[in-house]
Amino acid sequence: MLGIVEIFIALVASLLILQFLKLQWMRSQLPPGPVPLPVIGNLWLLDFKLRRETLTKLTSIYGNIYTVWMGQTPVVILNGYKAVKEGIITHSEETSGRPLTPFYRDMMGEKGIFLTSGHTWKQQRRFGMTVIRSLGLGKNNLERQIQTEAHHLLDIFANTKGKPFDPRTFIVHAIANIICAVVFGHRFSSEDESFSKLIKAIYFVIYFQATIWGRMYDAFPWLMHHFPGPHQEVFAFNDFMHNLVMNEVHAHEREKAGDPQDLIDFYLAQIEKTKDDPTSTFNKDNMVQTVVDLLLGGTETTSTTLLWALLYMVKYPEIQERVHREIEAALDPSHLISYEDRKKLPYTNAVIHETLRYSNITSVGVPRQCMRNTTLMGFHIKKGTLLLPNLHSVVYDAEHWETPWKFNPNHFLDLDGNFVNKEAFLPFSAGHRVCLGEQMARVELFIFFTNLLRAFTFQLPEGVKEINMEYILGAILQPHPYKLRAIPR
Ligand code: HEM
Repeated sequence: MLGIVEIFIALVASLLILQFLKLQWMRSQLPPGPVPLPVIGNLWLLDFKLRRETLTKLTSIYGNIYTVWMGQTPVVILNGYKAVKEGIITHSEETSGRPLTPFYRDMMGEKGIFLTSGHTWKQQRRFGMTVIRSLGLGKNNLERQIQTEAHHLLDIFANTKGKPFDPRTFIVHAIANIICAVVFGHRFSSEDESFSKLIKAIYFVIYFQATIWGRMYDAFPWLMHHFPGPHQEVFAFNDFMHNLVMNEVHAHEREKAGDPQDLIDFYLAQIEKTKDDPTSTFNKDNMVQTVVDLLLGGTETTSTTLLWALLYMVKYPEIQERVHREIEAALDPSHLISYEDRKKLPYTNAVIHETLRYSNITSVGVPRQCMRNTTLMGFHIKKGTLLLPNLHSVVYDAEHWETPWKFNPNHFLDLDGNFVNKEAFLPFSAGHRVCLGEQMARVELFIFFTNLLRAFTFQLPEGVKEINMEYILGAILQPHPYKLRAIPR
């Protein structure tokens, strides 16, 4: 007679075998890839993360489209410019969905722009884009706001008097204030406590999911939701952010202005305008989440790219020197730098593009979900399948970049030194779901970088010879903290 333990073991073994067979059958319907194991899929092989290095290795084995299993969930990975283009540009509509992980579902829900799909996403995104575009015009000029913040930053850097300092906090505050002006209609002083807490909240919410706790939450959501741990602190930061936005909304409602001046003004007017439309998704929940999405999307991204840019300048002084010479020759010292000036500064513009390519802060990019059955690279992909257009594999695609693993501004210059656009330049992704803040980020990066390089020579602190150029892995690839000296020119 079998004992209870033997029966239990036999039961578990049969379940595992059944699951293994089921996975083999499911695999046959998907692009090839490493064999998934019951429960853990390929997590073991992937070291529990979608690292760019691991995906490159798998590409050399399985080609430019393959499947990996994040536990029980298959994710189809597209690699290289050709496959990514077919996925997100040629089949833009079919691949425009966004999967909602348990962590984000419990924290924010399916609201706003970043985490929605279908009708809600289309309405919220279109509206957000229209508002950002219209804020660029007229007296509430977005470019003027960016110039003002850049000048504040110049003053702060000048006050360091050539002594070594960590530029991170100053840069993050300046960039955060631009998006605050867009959504709230005002900037914050650096001493403002709620501003400091907002910056901290943005940081925690962005970087948490890539931590072991974030991945544990996605694997065991019910359990984690009811247990203490750092994830509860992130939920509290998220609540703080939502409350801060809600307070701003109340203030806007009390002080109703004439013409709309910022995103909240525009959104409140839109809720009123569409209140009798049954297809409208304009309501306070989506408004608050849209504002939060813009704060999250518009702060760490641009500021981290700028931090990489300064790091490259101290690492490659000969490139910095060439940027200085170009700016000096093309711009008067008192000239107010505008985005239009990039046409006079092809080399500087190429350095900024190369920074975006080489630092590629979103690494392998952001997952998508198929909204309809489709065919990609000859494989039938079912509605609901998760996709990862691997952006790293595009901006480092050896077929499109002469020296992908070298910081080389010549990637964006022709033989006569003219600036050239590159089709495989996709750090902002592409297609219907391309980064909503791309234009804003481009203007910010150009105006900040050019102002800083006109005013200062950046150097390592005395005695420091080595710089750590490795990234810190997270939802955004950050440089290790560093100090530099800003020597006035
Ligand atoms: C260097 C700066 C930036 C980089 C490299 C960057 C990159 C990206 C990438 C790769 C995506 C994912 C697109 C996809 O799903 O394929 C994205 C989405 C997004 N970004 Fe950015 N971004 C930057 C700056 C900004 C700024 C300044 C804002 C805010 C104004 C912003 C707001 C957003 C939003 C709201 C989305 C979600 C779009 C959607 O799901 O439809 N980003 N960004």
